[in-house]
Amino acid sequence: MDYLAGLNEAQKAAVINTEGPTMVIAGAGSGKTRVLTFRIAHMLQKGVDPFNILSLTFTNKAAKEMKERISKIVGGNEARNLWMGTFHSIFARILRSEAEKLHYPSNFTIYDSADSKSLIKDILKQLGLDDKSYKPSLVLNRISSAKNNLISAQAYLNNVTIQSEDRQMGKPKIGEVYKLYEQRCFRAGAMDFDDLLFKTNILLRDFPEVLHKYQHRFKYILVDEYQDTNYSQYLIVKKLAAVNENICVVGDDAQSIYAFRGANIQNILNFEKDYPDLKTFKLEQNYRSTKNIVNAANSAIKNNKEQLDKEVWTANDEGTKIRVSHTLTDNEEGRMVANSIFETKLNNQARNEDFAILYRTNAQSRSMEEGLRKQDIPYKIYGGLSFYQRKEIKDLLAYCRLVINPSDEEAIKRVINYPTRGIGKTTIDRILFAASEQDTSLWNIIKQIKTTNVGVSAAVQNKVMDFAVMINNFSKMVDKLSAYDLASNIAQSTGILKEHFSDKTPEGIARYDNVQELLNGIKEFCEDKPEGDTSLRTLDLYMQDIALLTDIDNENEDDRDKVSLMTIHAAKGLEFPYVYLVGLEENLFPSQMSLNSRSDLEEERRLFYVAITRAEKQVNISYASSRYKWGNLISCEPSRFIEEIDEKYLEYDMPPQRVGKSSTGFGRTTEIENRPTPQAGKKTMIYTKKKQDPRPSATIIPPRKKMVKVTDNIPDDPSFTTLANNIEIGFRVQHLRFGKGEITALEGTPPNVKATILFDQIGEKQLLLKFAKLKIIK
Ligand SMILES: Nc1ncnc2c1ncn2[C@@H]1O[C@H](COP(=O)(O)OP(=O)(O)OP(=O)(O)O)[C@@H](O)[C@H]1O
Ligand SMILES: [Mg+2]
Repeated sequence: MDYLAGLNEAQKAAVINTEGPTMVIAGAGSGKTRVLTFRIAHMLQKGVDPFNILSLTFTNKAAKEMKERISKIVGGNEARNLWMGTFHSIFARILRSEAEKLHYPSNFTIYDSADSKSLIKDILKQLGLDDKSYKPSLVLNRISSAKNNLISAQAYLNNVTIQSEDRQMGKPKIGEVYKLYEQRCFRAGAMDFDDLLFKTNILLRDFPEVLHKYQHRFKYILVDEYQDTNYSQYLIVKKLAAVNENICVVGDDAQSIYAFRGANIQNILNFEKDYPDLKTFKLEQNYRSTKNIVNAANSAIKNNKEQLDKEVWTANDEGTKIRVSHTLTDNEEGRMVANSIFETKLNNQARNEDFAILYRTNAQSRSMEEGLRKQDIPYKIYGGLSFYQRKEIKDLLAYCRLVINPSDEEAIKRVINYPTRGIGKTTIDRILFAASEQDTSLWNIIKQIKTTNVGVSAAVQNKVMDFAVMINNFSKMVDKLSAYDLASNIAQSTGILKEHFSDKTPEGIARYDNVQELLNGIKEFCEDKPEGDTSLRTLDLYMQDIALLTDIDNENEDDRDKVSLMTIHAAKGLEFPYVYLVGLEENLFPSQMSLNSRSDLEEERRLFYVAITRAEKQVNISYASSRYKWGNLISCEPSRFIEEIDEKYLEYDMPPQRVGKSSTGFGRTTEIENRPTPQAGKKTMIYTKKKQDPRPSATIIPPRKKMVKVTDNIPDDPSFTTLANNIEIGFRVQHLRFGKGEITALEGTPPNVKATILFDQIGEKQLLLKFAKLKIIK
C-alpha cells in the first residue's frame, strides 16, 4: 500500500473510504482528480472487479490518463476493463447495446451540432419559417435545454410556461420545429449529443430490467468535475447508484463554468439531500501552484457572493507575481506573448509544452498564432475548427457514416452530389419532399427512385440509382474489409482523393494531406490491437470510436512539445507551468453578454478563477487597448477582473517607450499619455494612435513546417516504395507529389524514422519513412 504515501491525510481518508456515498468539494489543484485515481486503484487492490467500476470524466483524454496512472499503481492490465470515459461516450456505448428497445438501430449515427443545425434549417424551410428570426443556433439551444431537462417535444408543446416564453420571444413555433426534429432524427437513425443523455434516461425510466442490470453492474460510481453536470446527468447517476449507493463525486463550486449549457450547481446541494449518510471530505492544500498564484486566485473569487466556504493554501514557494502587460493592439499582444515565451524558454530551460495560452473566445487565437509563427514556436490549437470539423474530413466521414447507416439523412444530403455527379438541388429537394409526403426515409426514396414518382427525369433517376448502388456495394464490404481498406476504397472510388489531388493550390494540397492524415489515423486504429489478435477492425467500430472525440482527446505524437492554445472552458482540469491569459478586457472577459446579471458575471469570474489556477509557476495577464471585432477596430478598457486581484500579487509591466513608427508597422505613435492604471496610485503609459490600423482581417496561414504522414493511394506507381531504412543524409529522392528533393536530416529510430527533405519545388517537409513512398534518384 505504499502508493497511499503519495497522499496527504485528508486525501488518504477520501481514498480508503470506498463504501457509501462520498463527496469531495474542494478548491483547484487540491488533488480531487488524484483522489479519484487513487481511489479506483485502491479498490482494484482490494479485489473489486474493474468491470464493476464506472468512472465519469470530463474528457476522454482525462480517462485515458487516469487509466494509465492506475495501471502503473496496480500493475497488469486490469485497468483497461474499467468503464471510464465521458458521460457521452459511456452512455453512447450502453445505448448501442440496448438500442432496439428504443427502436433505434445499434449503429445509430451521432449528429454533431453542424448536422443538427442543417436539419433545423431544413425543417424551418418545410414549415415556411424564416431562419433570420428563427436562428437555427437559438432553436437548437431551446431544444437542447429542453432535452437536458428531460422535456420531450410533446411535453414541450403541452407545457404552458414554455409556450408562453416562446410566444414572448416572438418564436411560437419552436415546439413544432422540435417535434419534427425529433421525428427526423428518429427516421434517420440518428441521435444528437443531448439525446445520448436524454435517451439513456428514457431507457432507465421505461425498462426496469435494464435499470436493474446496470445498477448491479456498476457497483461503484465515480464522477469528476461534478459541479458541471446537468440535470439529465444528475438523474442518470442517481438512478444507477440507487441500489449500492457507492457513489463518489468530486468537484469545485468555484469552477462551475457550464451553466450556459445547463450545468446546475444545485446538483451539489441536492447530493446532500439525496444521501443523508453522505461523508464529505475537505481538501485544502493546493499542490499545483505557487503561493502568489493561489492567493491571487483566492482574492479574485472572493468577489463572488454565491460560493461555498472553503480555504485553499499551499506549501509551495512564493513564486513570481502575476505579470500584467498592456499592448496597443491585439497583434502586438500576440507578438508580446510569443517573445515572452521565447525568453522564458531560454531563461528557464522550459519546453514548448510547458506553456498554455488561454483565451475567452476562439477568435482570439489568430493574433496569438501570428506571433508564435513569427518566432517559429510550434503550437497546437484546441477547439475552433477541429480536424474532424474540416470540410474534406466531414465529406469522407459522411460517406463512412452512410455506408454504416444508410438512413443517415444529414450524411446523404452532404454527399449525394459530392463529388459532383449531376444530382442538382431541385432533385434533392424533390426527394426530401417525397420522403416527408410518404413519411419514409430519404434512403427509401433513393433506393426506389425508379418506381417512386418524385418528378425527376430518367437520366437523373439513373444517377441517383448509381449513387444508391455504390453505397450499397460499400455497405456489403463493411464486415469483409478492415476499416482502412474500406475507407481508402471509398476515398478512391467516390473520386474524393482525385478531386483534392488535382487541386494544386496550397489549400488543395492541405486538404489532400488532411484526407491522407485521416486515412493514416484509420490505419493506426486497425493496427492498434493486442498481439495475436487477428480480428478485423471494421469501419463501424472505427466510426463508433471517433464519434465523440473532442479536440483535446485527439492528440497524436506530432503534437507533443507544442505550446497549447485553447479557450478557458477547454482548459478545465488541466495544468501547465506557464499560463498566458490574454484579452483581459471589458466586454471580452467578462463578456458583454454576462454584464446583464449578477449570476452571469459570477460565472465569468469563476472562469477567471479556473484560468489562473491552471498555472503552476507563472501567470501572465495581458490586455490590448484596441482590437478588431466583426471587422471594426474598437478600443478596449482593461478588465475589472485585473483590479479584483489583490494588488500585492500583481506586477505591472511597463510597455517600452517608443516614439515614431509603432511596432505594428502601421500608423504612427505620436502621443504618449499618462493614465491611471486599474490599480490606484500606479501609472502606466498608454499610446494613442492617429491613424487606423489597416490590417486585413483574419487570414490563416498554414504552419511553415508541417509533419506530414503520407500514404500514397494514387496514382499507383510501383517504382515508388517506402524506403525502410536504406537511406542516408544527402541522398536525392523523388516523391510522387512533392517532386525531387534532398534528404537533409534523419531522426528517430526504426520504424519511426522521420526524414527532413528539402524539395526543389515546395521547400522543406518532414515525412515519416514508414508511410512515405519515395524512390532514390541520381
Ligand atoms: N498529496 C500530493 N502529493 C503530491 N502531489 C500532489 C498531491 N495531491 C495532488 N498533487 C498534484 O497536484 C496537482 C493537482 O492535483 P489534481 O489535478 O488532482 O487537482 P484537482 O483538485 O483535480 O484540480 P482541478 O480543480 O483543477 O481539477 C497534480 O499535479 C497532482 O499530481
Ligand atoms: Mg481535477
